[in-house]
Amino acid sequence: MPAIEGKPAQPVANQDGEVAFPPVTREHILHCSYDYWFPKYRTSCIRSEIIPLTPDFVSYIHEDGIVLADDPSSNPNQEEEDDDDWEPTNPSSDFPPPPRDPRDESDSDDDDEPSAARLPPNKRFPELHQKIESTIAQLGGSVAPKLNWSSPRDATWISRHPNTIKCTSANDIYILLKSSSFISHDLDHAFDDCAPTSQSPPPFQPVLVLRSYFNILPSLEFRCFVKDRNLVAITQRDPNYYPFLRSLRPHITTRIRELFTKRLKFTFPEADFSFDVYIPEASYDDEVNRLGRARLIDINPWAPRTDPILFGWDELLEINVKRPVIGGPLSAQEEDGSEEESESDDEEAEEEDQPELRLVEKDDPAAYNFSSPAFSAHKLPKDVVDASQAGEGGGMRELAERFREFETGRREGAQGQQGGQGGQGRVEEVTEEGEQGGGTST
Ligand SMILES: Nc1ncnc2c1ncn2[C@@H]1O[C@H](COP(=O)(O)OP(=O)(O)OP(=O)(O)O)[C@@H](O)[C@H]1O
Repeated sequence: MPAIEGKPAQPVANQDGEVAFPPVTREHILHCSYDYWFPKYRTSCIRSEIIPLTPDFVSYIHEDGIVLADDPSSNPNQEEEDDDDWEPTNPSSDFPPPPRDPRDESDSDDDDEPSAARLPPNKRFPELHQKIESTIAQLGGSVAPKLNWSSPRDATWISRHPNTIKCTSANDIYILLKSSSFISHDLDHAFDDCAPTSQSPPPFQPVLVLRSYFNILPSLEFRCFVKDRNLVAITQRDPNYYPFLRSLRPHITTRIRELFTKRLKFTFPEADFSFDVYIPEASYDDEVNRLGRARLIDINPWAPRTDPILFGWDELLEINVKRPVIGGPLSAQEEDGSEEESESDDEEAEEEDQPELRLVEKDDPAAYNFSSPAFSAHKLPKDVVDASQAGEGGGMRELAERFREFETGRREGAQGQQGGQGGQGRVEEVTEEGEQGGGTST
């Protein structure tokens, strides 16, 4: 095992003697950005492409109103896909810009020109728009988008692919990104609450991450916590009760520990962090390895902004690590995450990492509460609220209808999944692409 230098930040007691968070650094937040860690760990990830975003695109995301691409390639099979669902066939008429203030009228030469803000994306940032379209095709035709840290999970109600972040066109992505408060947070508030730094950390480059989309089973998503380079806690991510998970307990821990020990333990810069995984099924008749290799979905900061789900941050901060591993990232080979661990490293990890795995239990009060759906506070984007106040009746009626469908579908979906998977322990395989990892575009 290579020498490790430095010491991880330790929690400090506040004035009342309670355990408090160590200061969160801007560097740590940047290390949790997808474009930082994906190239190091790509063979353990879902196949992804990273597209740097231009200032034009960021302004577009920030602006009120939703103007979508109007080129034929952005709206393929529109008639076939339309069915009875809402779709912004003429986006500018669904979300027209607010009426102009007559005081702004002038004789300026610009009057006949559409302002940049009203140009559709295919004309406003054509290269980026084309890049997004071609990357979707390259990743198999459907993708799960996110920015550096967050996905637009709070905006799935408005998607053409209900209750999912699935996108099959650049326009699908634009609608989700513009409707999501989580995305705005990534762009405007990612470094809030960070400790001041004396050095100058690398600047923040906003990126669009496109991951090959597959039918993920929420029951097999887990969030893991690492303290002093020890895997200390694992929690189910989805707050539903899944009876079959009980018998998979040892398999879940083994698969996560494997990923952690071989890839993350000594290569992630900070000693304290959190990561999310998805564990697909191995095969139907493999009794020994009932679950496949864990895939890394995300890396999250060791900070209050990361939801500890079935744990409390007070509990996590107070866990005493038996054998803290002191230090930071290591040699050049380890830096790229490619170095295989030796057998003795594995044995040592067995000894050290005995994380507590928390699952939702039957009648657990932490289980999903149907009366307070996730992200209810985020479901109406500001654009929509503004449009409704401006009296955009037709589009709003369709949106309201879509919202009702979403609510009904979500309840039925969650209930179906609870009943359907119980006892079977069957999981879907991740795509072949996921096995092979992916690339980063520049
Ligand atoms: N490739 C994919 N295909 C299908 N669904 C996916 C894919 N990647 C992620 N998801 C789904 O999207 C969810 C959110 O993804 P991710 O964890 O990257 O977003 P996030 O915004 O960082 O979440 P959080 O705020 O909880 O950390 C995942 O829990 C998973 O259900």
